[in-house]
Amino acid sequence: MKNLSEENLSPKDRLAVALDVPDARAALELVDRLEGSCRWLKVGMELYYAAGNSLVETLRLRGYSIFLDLKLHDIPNTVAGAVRSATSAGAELLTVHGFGGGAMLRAAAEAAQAPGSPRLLAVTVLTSMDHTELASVGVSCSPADQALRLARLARDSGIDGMVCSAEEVSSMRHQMGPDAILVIPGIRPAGATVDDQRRVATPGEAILLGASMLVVGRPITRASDPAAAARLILDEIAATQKLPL
Ligand SMILES: O=C(O)c1cc(=O)[nH]c(=O)n1[C@@H]1O[C@H](COP(=O)(O)O)[C@@H](O)[C@H]1O
Repeated sequence: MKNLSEENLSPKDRLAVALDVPDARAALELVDRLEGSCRWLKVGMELYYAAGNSLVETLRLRGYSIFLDLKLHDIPNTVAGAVRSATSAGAELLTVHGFGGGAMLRAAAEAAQAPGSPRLLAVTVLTSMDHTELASVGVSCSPADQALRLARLARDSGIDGMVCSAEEVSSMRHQMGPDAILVIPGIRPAGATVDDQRRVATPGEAILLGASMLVVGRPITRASDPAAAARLILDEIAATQKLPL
């Protein structure tokens, strides 16, 4: 896998399309409609619980890189086992929850030392959470401060990268350094309607602020022409990083 922190990544290396659909058939139909416009596919809980490792393998055999977004969050022993099970799927990236704490993150990182393991990303504060929502679960600092705290914990526990929002990616980049893999969901093209995401940015803003990779779901998957929507985002990434597609 290429180093996602390298500055010479192509736009396709920096976009993961979230296949948030209910089953393998819907996923494969969507992949066909993407017409090869993207290289990274994110398989999250909705699809993985329905279709499992066999779909991940099918997508891999079609040449895609798989980002398995299972947001593991459990006791250390269980999470280490889940990392080992997920490894057999052949994904290149796998998410764990930063909120799981240092012991859990270290257990995940240790389990991911095995050959063929995915690189691990710690989800910090979900992009659907704003200050009020965070306070409702007992965290009184800002989403950005909490995201940075969890990112430091994850880095010190041996985790390869972080998922955060564009709102804190600039300070995250500053603190984590040029080699950290910083993955940003909550991406909305300018003028998009408001939905369940709270901490959002356009593709260009997120890249400019220091994102390694963007995760985009509905703006692509629910577009009337998903391939065209993906290409528009790739163009915006390319224009921002001034590299040819
Ligand atoms: O881990 C993630 O990928 C993730 C973390 C986060 O904080 N926010 C977030 O939206 N995501 C995922 O990113 C995708 C965003 O999808 P859209 O909101 O449809 O673009 C979904 O698959 C979410 O599960």
